[in-house]
Amino acid sequence: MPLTQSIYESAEALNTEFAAEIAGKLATGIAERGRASLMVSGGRTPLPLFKALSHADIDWSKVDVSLVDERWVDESSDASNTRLVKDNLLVNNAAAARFIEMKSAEADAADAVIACEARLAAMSQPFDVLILGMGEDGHTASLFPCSEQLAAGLQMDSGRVCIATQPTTAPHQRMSLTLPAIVASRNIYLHLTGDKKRQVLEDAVANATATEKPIVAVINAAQVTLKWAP
Ligand SMILES: O=C(O)[C@H](O)[C@@H](O)[C@H](O)[C@H](O)COP(=O)(O)O
Repeated sequence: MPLTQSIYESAEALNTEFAAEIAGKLATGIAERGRASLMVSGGRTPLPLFKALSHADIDWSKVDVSLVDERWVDESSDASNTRLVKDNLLVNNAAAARFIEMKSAEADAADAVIACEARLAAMSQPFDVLILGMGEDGHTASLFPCSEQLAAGLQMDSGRVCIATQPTTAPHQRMSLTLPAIVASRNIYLHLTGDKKRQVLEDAVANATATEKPIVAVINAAQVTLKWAP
């Protein structure tokens, strides 16, 4: 599928306009279905977007928020995406949103997949807005090229929404949405900043397979909008 590209002169312009676009999609979901669902990624890139989005003037009480992926660590950990979202997005107006936990008490994420899928099933699906990041290895969500679980995570007929993955090039076991769950979303965004990641993406789209660069699997299977700034 062709990648729709929105290129901005600055990260500030990107985050301001992107937050407004997300708010509009969520308001549409609320108007059409009574509630809207927002799935966000962790990492550093989304932080200024979360701040801008937290001020959006929509009925956040009718928005369910959860994660595209989660490191399998306690919320008290600096590596917790749950903590990142609660501290940076679910504040200001967005504090009224309902957060659906991806993390649970099981020591092994593999033992928590079914219960995680059941929690996410309470959200409006297909997800109204899903925001992906990308690592320089081409991973997205926690679908890592290095992990043994990649093939299962990319299997379009798996019937699975979540999968536990164990990357070898990044810390922590993770819970991740699967490729079928990601590409079923109504509005899929890839949020990147910097020249290096744009080069990684262009090289991946031009030369890599889906297993070499999992972001290619998403772009091949769905309409994705790239939001990029220097
Ligand atoms: O849990 C995570 O780490 C993310 O979901 C992951 O997929 C992230 O989007 C990329 O690693 C990019 O992270 P940065 O934005 O920090 O570069």
